[in-house]
Amino acid sequence: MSIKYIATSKLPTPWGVFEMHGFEDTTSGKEHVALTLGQFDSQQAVLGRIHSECLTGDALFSLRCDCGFQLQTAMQTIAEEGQGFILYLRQEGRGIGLLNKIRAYQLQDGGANTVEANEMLGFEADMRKYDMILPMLNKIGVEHVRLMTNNPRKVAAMQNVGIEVVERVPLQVGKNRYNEQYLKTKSTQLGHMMSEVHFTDENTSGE
Ligand SMILES: Nc1nc2c(ncn2[C@@H]2O[C@H](COP(=O)(O)OP(=O)(O)OP(=O)(O)O)[C@@H](O)[C@H]2O)c(=O)[nH]1
Ligand SMILES: [Zn+2]
Repeated sequence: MSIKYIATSKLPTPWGVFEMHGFEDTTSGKEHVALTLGQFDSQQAVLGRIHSECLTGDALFSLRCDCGFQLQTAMQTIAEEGQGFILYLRQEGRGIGLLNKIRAYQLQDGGANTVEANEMLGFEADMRKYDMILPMLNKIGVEHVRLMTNNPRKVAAMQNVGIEVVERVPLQVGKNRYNEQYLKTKSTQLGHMMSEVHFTDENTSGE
């Protein structure tokens, strides 16, 4: 894996004008993005998120997962703080790709849960790798992080590459009747730290 920085532009959003930094993994050809808002002091812990691509949730309004809600909330929270970053990683479907995720959804429509469906297709439950995060964080000048996630693997991935996670900030949003089972499986089988009590019901139109 080799990460090459390509270019930076502005990204105006409903929550604020972010800077968008493009990176290329020259080995896999994957194109990753870092969004930043504000100026970072490398000694300070910066609020941020590592977000794995979910075309269905992030762009197509799917209620099968919580991804789109988490992305929006993370961007909004960063805008409210006036400072922060998002690494948007092209690891669709926990690393199995879009078409395999649709195959997995087909199996889930037949009763499998999200982990079983991956395994029925011959994949591990979570195939993601996080070795691209260090060169991306180096480029945007982040060394200490307050990480918005419920996923302990992301906290470990940051610490493994020498980035200090000063605080884990829970990000429990977007629960609805279509993703309730998925969220339960993430919590019981993938180790996500989620409490029922703090789960805000972002989308009642799915109810
Ligand atoms: N294989 C598979 N991937 C899924 C399914 N539902 C969502 N995904 C993918 O799961 C990933 C979710 O990534 P993130 O939004 O970074 O969330 P996370 O790793 O669960 O951890 P958080 O930071 O707590 O949100 C994305 O790549 C989605 O495309 C599913 O049923 N099967
Ligand atoms: Zn999703």
